[in-house]
Amino acid sequence: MFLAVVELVASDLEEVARKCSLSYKALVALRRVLLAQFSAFPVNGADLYEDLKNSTAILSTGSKSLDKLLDSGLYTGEVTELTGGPGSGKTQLCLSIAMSVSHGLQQNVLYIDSTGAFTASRLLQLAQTRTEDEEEQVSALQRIQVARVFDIYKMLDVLQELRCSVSQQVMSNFGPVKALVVDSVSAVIYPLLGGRQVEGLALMMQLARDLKTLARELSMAVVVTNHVTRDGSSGHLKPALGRSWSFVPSTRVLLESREGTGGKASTNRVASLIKSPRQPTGIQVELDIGSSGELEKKPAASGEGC
Ligand SMILES: Nc1ncnc2c1ncn2[C@@H]1O[C@H](COP(=O)(O)OP(=O)(O)OP(=O)(O)O)[C@@H](O)[C@H]1O
Repeated sequence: MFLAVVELVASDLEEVARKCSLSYKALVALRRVLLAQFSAFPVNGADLYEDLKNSTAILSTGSKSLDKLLDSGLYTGEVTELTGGPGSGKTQLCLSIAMSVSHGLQQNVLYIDSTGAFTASRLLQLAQTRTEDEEEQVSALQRIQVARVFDIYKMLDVLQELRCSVSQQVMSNFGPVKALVVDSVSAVIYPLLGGRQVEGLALMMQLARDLKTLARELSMAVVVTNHVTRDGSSGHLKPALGRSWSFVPSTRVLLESREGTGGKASTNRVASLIKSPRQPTGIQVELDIGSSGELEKKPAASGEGC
């Protein structure tokens, strides 16, 4: 006689005991264990909110205007996407964020570079703009671990390793990671979306799951970069990778060079909030992705809300 958990819990135990020649007492004990293991326990909203408050940290990006756009900074437990065309400053922003978390907040960063755009010399330059103390610069650089990957399989391996090392509490000399930067996700997903679409989509969703799980379970802020495509009907720039991916980041920021901010050669950029769980979309701020690394610039240039 085979019974599902639900059937066993709902059945008449005296009858089951008779039919299966089992002790009634043992069945009652078994039902108690099953109820304890499989029942849903109601949790009230206030407790949930308290848990969320205790487990969420907001990491400054190092830029007051970008922090303002993101409602104070990068939220742990969430995936934030920086999107923009070639040269829009995604990599520069990723490097500055990594340095801000490492030097400003003294937290560890895992930086996954899939485009080859990561340069240690630029990172050092960013450290030097923050402090003249060489020891501090070295410590800041040491807190940023870099993994170079050139396909999605290697990227998934690195994420898996990160998860395992945390669950086994083995981080070698490297402590817990507070921010994970992936520059870029589209670089490893695009090559898969040609011929065998189904496999490509499956891998993309696997990457999406891994990033979201890492963010939530390990309470880290995940920052990813994505390219843009032009919307067929409106002609506006929109993040690449389509609708399925659009649900992965909770926050999306579009980076653009604008006329009047000096064009691509200038280091001035406009960052627009195009998705957010907290702020109205459409807010824009100006950023300087240039030399200082502080990314500082004057606040919002244009219309808020949508
Ligand atoms: N060392 C540097 N110091 C200051 N600004 C730099 C430096 N390197 C690049 N930049 C600025 O950043 C711009 C390129 O930005 P970045 O490489 O971050 O773009 P991206 O959005 O990552 O581009 P892609 O999608 O092609 O990788 C350059 O046009 C330049 O203005």
